[in-house]
Amino acid sequence: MNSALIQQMLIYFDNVLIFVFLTTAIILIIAYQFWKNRNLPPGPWGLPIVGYLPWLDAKNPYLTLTALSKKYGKVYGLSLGSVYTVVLTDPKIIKKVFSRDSTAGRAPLYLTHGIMNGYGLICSEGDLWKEHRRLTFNYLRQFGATKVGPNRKKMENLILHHCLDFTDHLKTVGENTEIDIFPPLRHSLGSAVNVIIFGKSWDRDDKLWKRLQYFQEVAPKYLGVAGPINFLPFLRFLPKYQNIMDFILKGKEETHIEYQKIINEQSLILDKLNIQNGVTNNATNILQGFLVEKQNKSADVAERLYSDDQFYHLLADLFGASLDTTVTTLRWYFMYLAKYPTIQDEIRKELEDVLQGRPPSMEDLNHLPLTDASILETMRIRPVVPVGIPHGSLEEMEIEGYRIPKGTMLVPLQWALHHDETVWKDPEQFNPRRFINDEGKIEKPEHLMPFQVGKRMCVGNELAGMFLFFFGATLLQNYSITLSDPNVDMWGECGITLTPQDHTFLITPINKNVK
Ligand code: HEM
Repeated sequence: MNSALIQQMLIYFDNVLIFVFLTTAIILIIAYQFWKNRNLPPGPWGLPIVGYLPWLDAKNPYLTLTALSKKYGKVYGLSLGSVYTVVLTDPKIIKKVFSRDSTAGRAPLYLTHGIMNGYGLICSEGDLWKEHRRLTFNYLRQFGATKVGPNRKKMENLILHHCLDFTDHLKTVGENTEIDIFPPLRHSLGSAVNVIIFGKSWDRDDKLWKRLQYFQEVAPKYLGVAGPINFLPFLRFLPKYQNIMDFILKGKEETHIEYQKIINEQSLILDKLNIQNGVTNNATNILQGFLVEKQNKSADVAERLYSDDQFYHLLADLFGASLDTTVTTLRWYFMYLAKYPTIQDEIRKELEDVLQGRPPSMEDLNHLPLTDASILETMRIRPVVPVGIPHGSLEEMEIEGYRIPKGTMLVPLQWALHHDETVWKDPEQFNPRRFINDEGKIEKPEHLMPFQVGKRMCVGNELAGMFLFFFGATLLQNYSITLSDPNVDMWGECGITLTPQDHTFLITPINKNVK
């Protein structure tokens, strides 16, 4: 054989080898994809790397996800960037799934695992989460945020004190003029939150308090804009996102420095109380509760579960989770009452008939079905977290016969539940009476899930109920409210939370003295 022929044969052989190699690789990749996707829930296809993200309405993702649920059913899956996501829109399935230990994780997002590093309460998992959930739950109960219990009256009085601060302030600035009630509402409700968490509150014009409120208002919006980083973490290196990340990380650092100063103050106060009373559990706020619990732990547990980082993140989570959600819900509440003046008058009449001018108490709520129902209706029609707060699967599992891989983001889609036409007639109509049955009692369909359900259900739901009722009732007892612009947008802006667009009210005093 001449050498040219041999060379030709070798080239041919090489090409065959390359062809066989490539074909095998492609077959293996396809087989792997089939194996990886075996028995997953139905759902739309996406592009490599970005998945379904390009088709998600960036401003109203909950609308796209709700539309998809109509096509693919109550359990469907899709890829959002690198995160495989399963969306749930049936209350029974959500209850069943969220009652498992294996779904008590958080979704593998850059926000929870990257920015927050799994610290705090909202983003933590495992032992750290269990310990701080227990701590928070117990201290909230101990301080009176509970249906029954010896300290409930104390908590009611604390909140009422700040409600009166709110209406008193409106007297000085708002009567018969147009007013944005967001800042005074946030100050008064926030002051009650501060006392419960930090053991102190600040004057309206205090620089630090203004700064904390600023971060609280802006951070969720920034985190909303930075949303794609959650699914495509490499985006954080692009200049557009770098600025946002800088803002978030610097804000976090600045807040933690301030928290440390408050911790030092409260630590001295706690020491004094302990010496005075000769006992070691005198905690009067959550921050002190952390210090007491830490003292009572062995050195290795304290090091593992009670680090400074955990302390700062826990305080930030509690502050953010309580203030943002409740103030936003109340803002929607007042907007809807102003949009539906007849309902507003009927609620006020109910309050006048039952309370006869005295301040409300939680026991009254049983006799105030329309008031109670109007708060539920607000949380239904404009849930603060319309997409829901996602969980993460900690192991491979099965949901309704489908295989759910470990590390899946599980979304309880609140918007779909709260706007399901088969359950709620005219879901975009504000109609509190849908929650009142023929006997005049409150009846909540299982589709209503503003606090979600199961192992990670909102730990502050009792406290939230108190804030909403007291601030709502006190305002209505004192003022009638009208929107300055009756055509104001009622869809809001969706960052981490769904917040109303800027708006102002004309508030008119009710000519009755609250005793
Ligand atoms: C209208 C007011 C509120 C709404 C609608 C709301 C809603 C929610 C929702 C949907 C979750 C996610 C639950 C889950 O992951 O399954 C949550 C978690 C949480 N909420 Fe609330 N919340 C409100 C008020 C509060 C208040 C007043 C506090 C104060 C302590 C609070 C503290 C928390 C915390 C710490 C978590 C994380 C729980 C965990 O991961 O174990 N929330 N909330």
